[in-house]
Amino acid sequence: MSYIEIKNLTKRFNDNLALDNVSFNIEKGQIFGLLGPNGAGKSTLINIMCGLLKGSNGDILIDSNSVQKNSLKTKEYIGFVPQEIVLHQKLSLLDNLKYWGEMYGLKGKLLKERMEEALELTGLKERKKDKVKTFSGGMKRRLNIACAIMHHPKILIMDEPTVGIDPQSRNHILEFTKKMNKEYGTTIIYTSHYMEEVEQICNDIAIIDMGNVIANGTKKEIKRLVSNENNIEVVIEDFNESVVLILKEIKGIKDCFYDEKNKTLNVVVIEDGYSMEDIMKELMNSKVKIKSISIIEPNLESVFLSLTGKKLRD
Ligand SMILES: Nc1ncnc2c1ncn2[C@@H]1O[C@H](COP(=O)(O)OP(=O)(O)OP(=O)(O)O)[C@@H](O)[C@H]1O
Repeated sequence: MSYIEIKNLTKRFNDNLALDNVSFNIEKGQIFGLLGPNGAGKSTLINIMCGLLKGSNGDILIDSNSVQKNSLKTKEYIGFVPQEIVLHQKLSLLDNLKYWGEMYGLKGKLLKERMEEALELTGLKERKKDKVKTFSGGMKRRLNIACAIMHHPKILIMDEPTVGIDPQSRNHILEFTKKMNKEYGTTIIYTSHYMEEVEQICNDIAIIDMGNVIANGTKKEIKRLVSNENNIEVVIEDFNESVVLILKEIKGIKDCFYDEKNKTLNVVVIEDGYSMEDIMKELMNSKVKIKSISIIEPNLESVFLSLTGKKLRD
């Protein structure tokens, strides 16, 4: 049994089918990426998971507890970072942490400890006494997240936490997310439009589009839906045509061509079907001088375009 089970979940807003019989699982200790374009149904799914919205049909089980039947129980598991900022603009950073800590029932020494820890996580110690209204959007978002983890939730749900913020705050949030997962074992659900973020921090992924799950699995499995090929780029000196002919004959190599402009040999290989050792051996024999080698996997961006592109055009 998985930690979080989304079972045949459907949500209708009058005629609009926001979620259409959605099912997938999330395992404990994951950083799970929920990807999808605008209006895909991500926030609707998350709002149901948080008990803020009722599903029309189906259910979500959190540690075997039904969100639809017992949302008071399932809410105990969750820390939620919404897209909107939930801070008190006229209060200082520290007073906001205190406010949220007390909301979660923390007091005394534990409250102080958690405030200290959350302050550390924001990376904004030098601004701790300043009013939030004087903060940049990125700083507010960092504090927004720190407030949501004051009670050390077992599950942290982050709804597009990096939209429209500066690269420094964005990196801070990504690092912080990884730290929460690693140090406290927090299961994290992370929604984003930014494929590269999801690629960087998530293990398992679900891609939703128009209320349907169009792909679900590990990054590797999802990439394989589109292609099982990788590209090896070898920057070389002293190119000779015979190296292309020889490499093309090696098992697991689908194609090979030389890019004169970039002095790069492009080798298209079948993932898991080729031997790097064989390629290296032939390159050495051919007496080309290797300057660098990189293995380029298809990225989630291209996978996503391929999957949703077809879907959207149909
Ligand atoms: N309260 C509501 N009333 C009516 N329709 C709604 C409501 N909330 C969401 N919807 C519709 O449900 C669909 C899914 O919306 P949702 O906000 O879940 O998408 P999303 O994937 O979170 O998008 P975004 O990335 O833009 O936040 C959309 O068509 C949206 O217009």
